[in-house]
Amino acid sequence: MDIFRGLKQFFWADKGFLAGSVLGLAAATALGLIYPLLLKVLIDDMITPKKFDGVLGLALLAVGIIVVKSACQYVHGFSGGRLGNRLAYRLRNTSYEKLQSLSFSFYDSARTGDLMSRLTADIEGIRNFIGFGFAQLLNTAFLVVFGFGMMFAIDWPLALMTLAMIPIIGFVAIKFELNIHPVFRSIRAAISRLTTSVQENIMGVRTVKSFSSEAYEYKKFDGGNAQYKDNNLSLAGVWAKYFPIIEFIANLSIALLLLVGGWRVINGSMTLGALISLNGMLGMIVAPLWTLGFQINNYTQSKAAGERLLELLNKPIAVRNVEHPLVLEDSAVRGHLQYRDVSFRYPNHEEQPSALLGFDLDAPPGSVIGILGGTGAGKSTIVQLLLRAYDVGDGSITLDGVDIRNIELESLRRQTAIVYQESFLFSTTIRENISYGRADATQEEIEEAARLAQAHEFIMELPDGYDTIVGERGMGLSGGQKQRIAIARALLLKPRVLILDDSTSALDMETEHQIQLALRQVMAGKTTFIIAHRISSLRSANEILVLDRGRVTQRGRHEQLVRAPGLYRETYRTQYADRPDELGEEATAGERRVTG
Ligand SMILES: Nc1ncnc2c1ncn2[C@@H]1O[C@H](COP(=O)(O)OP(=O)(O)OP(=O)(O)O)[C@@H](O)[C@H]1O
Repeated sequence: MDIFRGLKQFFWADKGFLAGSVLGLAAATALGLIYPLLLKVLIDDMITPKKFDGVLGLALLAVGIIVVKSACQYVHGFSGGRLGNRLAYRLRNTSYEKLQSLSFSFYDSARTGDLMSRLTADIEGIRNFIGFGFAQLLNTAFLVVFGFGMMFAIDWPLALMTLAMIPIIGFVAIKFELNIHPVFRSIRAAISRLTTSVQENIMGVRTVKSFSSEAYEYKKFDGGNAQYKDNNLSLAGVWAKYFPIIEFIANLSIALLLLVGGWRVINGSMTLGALISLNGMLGMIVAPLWTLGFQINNYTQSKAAGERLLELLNKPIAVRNVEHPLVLEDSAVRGHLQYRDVSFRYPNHEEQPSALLGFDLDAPPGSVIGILGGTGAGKSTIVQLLLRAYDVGDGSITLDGVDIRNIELESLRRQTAIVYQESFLFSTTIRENISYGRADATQEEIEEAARLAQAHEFIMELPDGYDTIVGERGMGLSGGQKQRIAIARALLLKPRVLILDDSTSALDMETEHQIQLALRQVMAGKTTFIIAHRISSLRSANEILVLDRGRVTQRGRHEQLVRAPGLYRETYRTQYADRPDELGEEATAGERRVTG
């Protein structure tokens, strides 16, 4: 019940509809219980004594009851639908909002499929139970209590005898549920495996085809498909076994009623009307008992779904604003960044060595900082900390002298634009992809950004120009083209700090050079971080940092680093091996100076 108490804030505003759903169904059921009583009156007070004058009145009363009962059923359906859907609407919005506010560390370990199913299937389960299932469960209890109350009032010995069968039906119904529940669970797991396999196959179609793995993929799918079929066969088996049993017990109670009741009517200790009305009432009570297992299942499923949803909604947000954060004035930000003795270890990966250790950096406004290092050296970590994707472990990072932990997150991130190695394009027009984050941008501004990113020309060659829709993952565009759109998107923000995280590696040297020239123009007076593996991307930086396993091993300008032994010079030599003139001129001159 704690779970439903936790969810109360989402449905309590509609408590009127909750009452309507519960009371509407209860009233409809109570009215339904009157029918057998009417039959009793008809048989005992009219047919048997042959007094026909009351029959029309009785029929009209039955019509009246039908009208009121239908109205009650409408109230139940209408209220349950409203209650469930409004609750689901609120839950979906709140969960989505929560997903937007959760930090990067949450997404490091989150699984897409799991989150999707929380926002869809779990909410659906809660909607069904709170909207209808809850009223139905209460209604079953209500029916058993009131139905048997009325049966006792008509003929208590017979009522007592049939009542004895109810626990048996309930027991079998619950046993049925216990058997069918794991089968349902394995069916859901099999569906999720099947959809994952289809999803991965479509996402990775290029890899599948280039490795000629169609047959392997087919076999994998066929395995999952066969399992799904087998699970469904088991389900059919459980249904086939239990339904006749429940039907048998239910009919046995009716047969018992007919046998004993028939005997008592014949010997005159009970009226025919009483027997017929008892039979009608028993039928009405037994029907929902068959579904008791389902109703309990519905309850446990929605409880589990509520638990999963509340777990998500109550997840702590790792990076958040301090109580009175500093909101940056766009025009006042200069872009002076300083890292002081920063160390960092990824949360939930305490067993791993630090991703960054004792890192210092002073990046004055307008400077270009280049970062080079092997894979996993900690390059991306430096810029992730700047965006407050994670908060630093030790040390501090300041922007214009203010610790970034004291700056409002949104306004900090507004000053910063980042282009990742893998650019993500939304499935919409190129225009909207570029203006993402600046919905108010004019066409001129969008084109200007695209020109700077060397993207305007190729966009104009596309059939619909800026209105071209790019597919789910920017299909139809080359890696370099996607990257240039992502760079245009970042430039349109006119950030104080620009971060290119290995983002020019998909571009050819010439385009990269053109972009670098353009960047120098737009980023004049602003701070730029360039993470790259190509010396050509780094050589004009004001300071280049060489990183190895979280530590800075070298730092300086290109001319200095190329002369000192180390990773930078090795990289330089490898990349300029086919230009011995340049290599000889810079590196050996440096070596002479260093050694001599
Ligand atoms: N989200 C994460 N959770 C846990 N560990 C991480 C995470 N991101 C990076 N790491 C670890 O931190 C270390 C530094 O990673 P980082 O991404 O900063 O390296 P990098 O120099 O940018 O590498 P690459 O050039 O391959 O992108 C690596 O050991 C990496 O495994």
